[in-house]
Amino acid sequence: MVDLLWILLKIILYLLLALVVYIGYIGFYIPIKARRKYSQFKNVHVSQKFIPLLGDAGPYLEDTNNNRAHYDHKRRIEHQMGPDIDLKLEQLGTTPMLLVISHKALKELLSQIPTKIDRFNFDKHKAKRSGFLKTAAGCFVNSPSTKRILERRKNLAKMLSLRSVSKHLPIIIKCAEFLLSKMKKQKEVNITEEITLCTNRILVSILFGQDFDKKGEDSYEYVQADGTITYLDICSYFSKFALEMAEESTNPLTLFFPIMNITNVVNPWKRNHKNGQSLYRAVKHIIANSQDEDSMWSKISKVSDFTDQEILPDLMILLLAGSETTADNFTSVLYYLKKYPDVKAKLMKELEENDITPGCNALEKITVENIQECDYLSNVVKESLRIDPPLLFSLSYEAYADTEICGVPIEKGTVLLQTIIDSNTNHSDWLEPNVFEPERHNPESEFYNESKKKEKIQNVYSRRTFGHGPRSCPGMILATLELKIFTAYFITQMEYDVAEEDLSNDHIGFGIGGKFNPKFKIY
Ligand code: HEM
Repeated sequence: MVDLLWILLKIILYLLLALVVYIGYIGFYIPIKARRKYSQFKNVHVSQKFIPLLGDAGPYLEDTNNNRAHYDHKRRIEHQMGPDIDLKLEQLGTTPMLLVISHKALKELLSQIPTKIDRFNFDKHKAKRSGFLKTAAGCFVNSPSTKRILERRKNLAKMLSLRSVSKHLPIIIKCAEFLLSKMKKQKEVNITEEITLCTNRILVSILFGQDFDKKGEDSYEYVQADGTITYLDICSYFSKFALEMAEESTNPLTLFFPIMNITNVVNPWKRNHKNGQSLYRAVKHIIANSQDEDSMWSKISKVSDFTDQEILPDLMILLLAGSETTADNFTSVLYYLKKYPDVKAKLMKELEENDITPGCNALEKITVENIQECDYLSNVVKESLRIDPPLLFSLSYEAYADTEICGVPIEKGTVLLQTIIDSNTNHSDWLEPNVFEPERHNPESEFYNESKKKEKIQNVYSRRTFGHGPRSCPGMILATLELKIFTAYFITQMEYDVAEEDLSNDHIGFGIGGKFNPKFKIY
């Protein structure tokens, strides 16, 4: 008995020792080695705020604790890097990442896709596959650009072109009407949550069939955090699940012990895994019962030679990638229009000139043609996407061979990301980057000319909200159209108030991973 206890104690001691060695390795050795390596290069920014174990998470946590958007430090001038910086080393979790900062570095990165640099192989490195990417295992997003992966991507991108998505305009308006009638009955509206339900509804209709909930009573089993089971309709299911997966992927244990992503033996990983499987069953049930021949599922499975094991995760990832991103940004649009009444007034005037008047019959009056006529509307949407992008970085890229960017050697296996927020709000390309000013996108405006005079000249690489290159966001056209239609619809069909504490906070932001959960009053 004593022997057995002694053996057990030894095993525990060895395990503890292994844990200490592992933490020392990932929390100290790896980051310090990377920092020493890249500090030699003048054009690589290596943050001075690094803390062993926490990596570069400190400024994000400091912002969150001070009631600012989690990325607010990147917008502040004291954190801006000089014009000579091409790359930035940042570590959030176990892997040091090189952020591609300058236009030159971005161009060099893009020129090497897919020969030397390509999408990180998440399906191979399963432990690094968290959140949505884990749920949609086997989807095209998780793999580098092989011929087959590019064919699958191209096929989907075709269905997300302007011509194709314009046909879905009535779906978008009907879903917006459904949401508005629901919100008007509520005293206080959790706006991002409600819009996410709406963007989910749009995507489920487009992807799997408009008749997905014919009787309005289909519900699916969902395991909640306390272990109890609840039954949710498919849109609520997706919203809740997506939120929990986003939390799971930023959970410090996921970041430091990526093995959690594959074992799924303890909660919340175990529960999320189970709910993920139920989600697939729910979607298969919808597909089996849909008569909608125009759904993306129907079209792809009829005309292409892709297998169901390819199509289903590919559509699943569209749903997961396209709901919260669009909803977060529409929260920004509504927020900024309330904060700047003169912008809203100018927008209302433009909409009225295009026959979209308060209380009008939206299905009749909001058309793709007259939406395209509204330049100021387009600039309002562009500006909210610039100043408050839903994602701070692109998805991960990997160097598949030794290479270099802007003279900096990049070893095979290095993880690279296109930075978004650093570029969208930098002081070299943008005049007053933290001011919400739609006119900065209008080449005929005074603000644009003023920017030009001060040599703040934006170009396509200054705007990175949807990424760049062959693996940039294929949902950009749909998302932008949704945002324009939502804006035109909601501001002409409702009045709303935003809590004063949120309105007066000049450091707010609604991107994914943020803490703000604004409450609106709708009437
Ligand atoms: C405002 C809304 C949206 C924003 C800001 C956004 C932004 C992004 C960004 C930054 C990326 C990473 C690009 C890269 O790694 O280079 C991305 C990828 C992606 N997005 Fe979006 N997105 C939005 C909406 C959507 C929608 C509506 C869909 C689908 C219907 C979608 C589907 C995808 C997919 C599938 C990828 C991965 C592409 C690939 O790996 O080839 N997104 N998005």
